[in-house]
Amino acid sequence: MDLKKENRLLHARLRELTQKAQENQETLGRFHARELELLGAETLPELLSCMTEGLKTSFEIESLHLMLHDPNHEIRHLLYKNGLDEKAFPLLEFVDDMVTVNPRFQRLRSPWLGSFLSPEYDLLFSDPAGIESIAILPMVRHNRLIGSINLGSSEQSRFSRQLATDFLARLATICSVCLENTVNREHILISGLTDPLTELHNRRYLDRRLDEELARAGRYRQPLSCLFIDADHFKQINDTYGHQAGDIVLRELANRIRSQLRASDIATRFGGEEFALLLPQTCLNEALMLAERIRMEVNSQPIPLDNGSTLQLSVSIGVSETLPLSSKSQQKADGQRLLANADQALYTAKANGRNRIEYHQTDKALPDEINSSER
Ligand SMILES: Nc1nc2c(ncn2[C@@H]2O[C@H](COP(=O)(O)OP(=O)(O)OP(=O)(O)O)[C@@H](O)[C@H]2O)c(=O)[nH]1
Repeated sequence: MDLKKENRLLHARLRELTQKAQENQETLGRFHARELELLGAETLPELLSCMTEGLKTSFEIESLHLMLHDPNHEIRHLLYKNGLDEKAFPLLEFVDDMVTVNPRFQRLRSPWLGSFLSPEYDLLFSDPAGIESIAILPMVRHNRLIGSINLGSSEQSRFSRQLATDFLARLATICSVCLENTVNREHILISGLTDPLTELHNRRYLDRRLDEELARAGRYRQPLSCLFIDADHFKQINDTYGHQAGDIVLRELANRIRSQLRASDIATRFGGEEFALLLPQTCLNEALMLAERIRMEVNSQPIPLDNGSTLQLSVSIGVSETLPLSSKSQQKADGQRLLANADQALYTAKANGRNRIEYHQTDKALPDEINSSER
């Protein structure tokens, strides 16, 4: 081969290598940005979306299926608390037992790359059609498999046994640590905003949501209503049946309240035997109807106690409504007034004989159906 031709070939090879190096650099940059996004995710939904759609985009791949080992439905519950369910993440599947999905998971602790074999690997993807090669990235924490990121490509050569896997192992480790941290963080957050006895939200949560809901109601010019619910003669229940029986009654009361609510309603234990509800997009009349349903639900069936006896409980309810202005400076005062008015109405309900509903708004008469049924 003459020198000129050899030179041309060498130049072409050099161009090819430079281009490849440039592509690799770009890929690394893309993944570096994605890793920062994973590490910066502040909520579980944010993280899951980054681990599914985000990674699928970074890999420029046809199939990605994230499997999370969730035998006690812990992660699913955290998602529900965020107002979402698994349907919000089509690329995510919660699995009660990884080994039944594929026996390989029994020992798999580092990435596995190779050809896609059907039906052996079918369950690793929601739609395995057209997949030729796969990479299975096990997610491991404390030597326990907590999930798996399954990548599927239509190219036979995309994932082969010869490829180095350290970069994929690193990515899976980052995902695992981020998932563990986010789950722990959400648990702490929820426990700080949840009442442990009734599992309703607590007063701190109400304060936080009140600001948000007032801002939303102001922006969209929608009414926001509030219910204060208080168990009648609760001290007597404690005195007669004991504090533990009192706790059972409070839990049952919370369940009966919860059973009447819409997903968007916010139920909190305000303190002691008092509960406060925030009802977005709900006018006074609708709030009164809900109050009546709750009053009836509590009073219609006696509550069974541990010792086999039952007791009849009733509640008094105060209702208020606000049509907040969008001005931010007004919002704090609107919120305080909304709560104070419901509290005042509750006081009136107690004074008027208990097991009844009163509302704040002096120029309106109670609708006929409220407090009219048998008590
Ligand atoms: N078992 C139990 N009792 C609680 C809890 N928190 C508050 N209480 C009790 O709830 C009772 C509230 O009593 P009061 O405020 O006098 O009101 P009441 O007896 O319900 O009377 P009215 O509200 O006027 O109908 C008190 O005896 C508190 O000790 C709790 O978490 N568990």
